Amino acid sequence: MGAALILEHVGKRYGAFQAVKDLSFEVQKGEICGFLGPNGAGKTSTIRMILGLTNLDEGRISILGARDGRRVRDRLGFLPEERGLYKKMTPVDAIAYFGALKGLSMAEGRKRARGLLERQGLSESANKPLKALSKGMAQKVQLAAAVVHEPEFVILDEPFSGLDPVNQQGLEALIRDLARGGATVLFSTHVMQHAERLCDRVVLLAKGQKAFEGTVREARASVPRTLEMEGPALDAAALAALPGVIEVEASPEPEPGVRAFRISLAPGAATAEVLKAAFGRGFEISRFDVREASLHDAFIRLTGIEAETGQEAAR
Ligand SMILES: Nc1ncnc2c1ncn2[C@@H]1O[C@H](COP(=O)(O)OP(=O)(O)OP(=O)(O)O)[C@@H](O)[C@H]1O
Repeated sequence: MGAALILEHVGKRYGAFQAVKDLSFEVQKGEICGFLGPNGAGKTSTIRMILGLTNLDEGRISILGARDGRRVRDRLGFLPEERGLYKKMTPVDAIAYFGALKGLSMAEGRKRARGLLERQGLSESANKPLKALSKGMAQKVQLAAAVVHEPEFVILDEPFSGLDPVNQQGLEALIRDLARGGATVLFSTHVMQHAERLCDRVVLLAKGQKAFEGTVREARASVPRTLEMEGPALDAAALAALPGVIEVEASPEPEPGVRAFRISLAPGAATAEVLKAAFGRGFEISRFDVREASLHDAFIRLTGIEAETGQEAAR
């Protein structure tokens, strides 16, 4: 397929402050890539460099074969973190207007706008002034405006912020639609659940530097899986001696006389083998539960920073 975006050793400084440092990663054509990182990690700065809205101080960028987004602007769609559309316009006209800036006729833009609004459940609001729409609705309109010209590459800066869970799901569906239609998508977020559900690959940024690049599965595999085990006479030392166990931590007793432990397994250790060894050694186990690591766990391990899980994303 080939790379739609390549960053090589990119750096950005604001005065003496290095906001992005030696950042290299690639996004392949047709993939959905999550650009993850806590607040202040440097995501927006990087996106602005990709688009050509700000200069880079070091390194090189290639987007759709060009040095920055300004040179291929008609093939790009962009949803900025700061939103805002002209409040007196209707969604249909606002979307068509953005289409016209990218070379569509207003008639074609309006036709596409109606289709996009219908898919987002906004048909009834299509001809009301934007000021009558809720924040979530307006955000969907702005996204439609960013993609009305059917761009090859869509860059979305924190597209889920400010949306309630239902609208977040609608937006996830729209992003999947874009990718199914052949577009490459890069979106930034500090909420792991969206990335976990949507992304082929993720790039994780912390303090301006890349902490991880790979598939969601690879990110999860970088965190030890845990096994929770309960039994009346379980003993931490005996559990720690099982093959594949790297750490044992006592949990609060779930009920009087029952001991509970959280057991971290070495990467690649087979849960079934650990359990077989435990039963083989005669351990009395009343309950066990395998917990696969989530992207959120991987994020914390790789950055040392607590991420949002998604529950609190609807603020
Ligand atoms: N124009 C600027 N002048 C000075 N410092 C800046 C400027 N823009 C960003 N920064 C700083 O650079 C760092 C990275 O900011 P950036 O907005 O790129 O991060 P981010 O990952 O997008 O965070 P957020 O999710 O909070 O938007 C932050 O410490 C920020 O304060």
